[in-house]
Amino acid sequence: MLTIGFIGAGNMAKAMMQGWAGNADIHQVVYSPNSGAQVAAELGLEAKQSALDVWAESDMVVLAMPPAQLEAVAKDLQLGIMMKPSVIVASVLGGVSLATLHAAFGEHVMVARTLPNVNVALKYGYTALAFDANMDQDVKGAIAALFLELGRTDELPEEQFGAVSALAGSGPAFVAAFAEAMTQAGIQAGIAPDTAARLAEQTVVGTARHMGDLKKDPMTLAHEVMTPGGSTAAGWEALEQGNLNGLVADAIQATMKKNAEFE
Ligand SMILES: NC(=O)C1=CN([C@@H]2O[C@H](COP(=O)(O)OP(=O)(O)OC[C@H]3O[C@@H](n4cnc5c(N)ncnc54)[C@H](OP(=O)(O)O)[C@@H]3O)[C@@H](O)[C@H]2O)C=CC1
Ligand SMILES: O=C(O)[C@@H]1CCC=N1
Repeated sequence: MLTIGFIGAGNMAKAMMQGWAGNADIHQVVYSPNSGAQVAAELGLEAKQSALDVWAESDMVVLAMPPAQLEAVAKDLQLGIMMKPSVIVASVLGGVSLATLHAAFGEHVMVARTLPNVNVALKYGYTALAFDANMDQDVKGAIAALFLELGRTDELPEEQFGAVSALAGSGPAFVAAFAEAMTQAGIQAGIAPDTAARLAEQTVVGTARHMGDLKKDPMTLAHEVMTPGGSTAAGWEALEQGNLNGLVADAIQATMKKNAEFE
């Protein structure tokens, strides 16, 4: 039995807990100052009274609090690090590098930097992974296997984490924004709000599955939909004139800039 302990019980932590729930070989425990007990009760996990209690019981501790809480949490864990240095730290803290994690936890603690997205809740997530240069291959493999259970993973250089965070970490919010824009446009065109929302959602879900399951890149699929001289082409032209690509690039840049503030 492997015990995974969470420090923080917010949206990201809950998505990971849901993703690993049901794996009979994983026991999950959680500490969060306000919502820990409630989240544990909701998801059937064990609530702990402190971050130190989580450390004492865990094989791997997931740091899932706001990045600004890193120092405070590391201070709370000092005794645990001394008493049980074998615990692996898997940080999901956006923008926080391996070097910063080691500065907080010490050089001897085994640390992985992970960047999951909320879709791990349904095992359809994406997680970027970066490991200590000297981390044992077996430990790396074990961590990668845990995240692979939650969707796709890649080991990537840390320099790329800012861009990856914007695309894949923040990405579900941006794709949701497109669905919301379609819903609003549908309402403006006279469709009832809940029908418009359902059409937008089914179209986003179906399109994602179409590209993924049938292995089509976005432009191949787009051209299949765009009958030459037809209506989709007219809408596509409006997207180009409104510079959709430029707008998305601006959103990614703004996201990366904010992320870099934590480095
Ligand atoms: N949301 C996402 O899609 C992604 C988030 N991340 C990263 O995950 C982390 C959490 O983000 P997210 O879940 O969105 O944020 P939330 O605001 O939803 O959750 C933050 C959680 O941290 C807890 N917390 C705050 N201070 C402490 C502390 N000192 N000790 C222990 N727990 C604490 C909060 O406690 P309480 O509820 O008890 O008040 C809350 O449960 C961030 O570092 C973020 O960068 C990374 C990738 C994607
Ligand atoms: O918005 C954030 O800061 C976090 C990091 C990636 C997704 N959510």
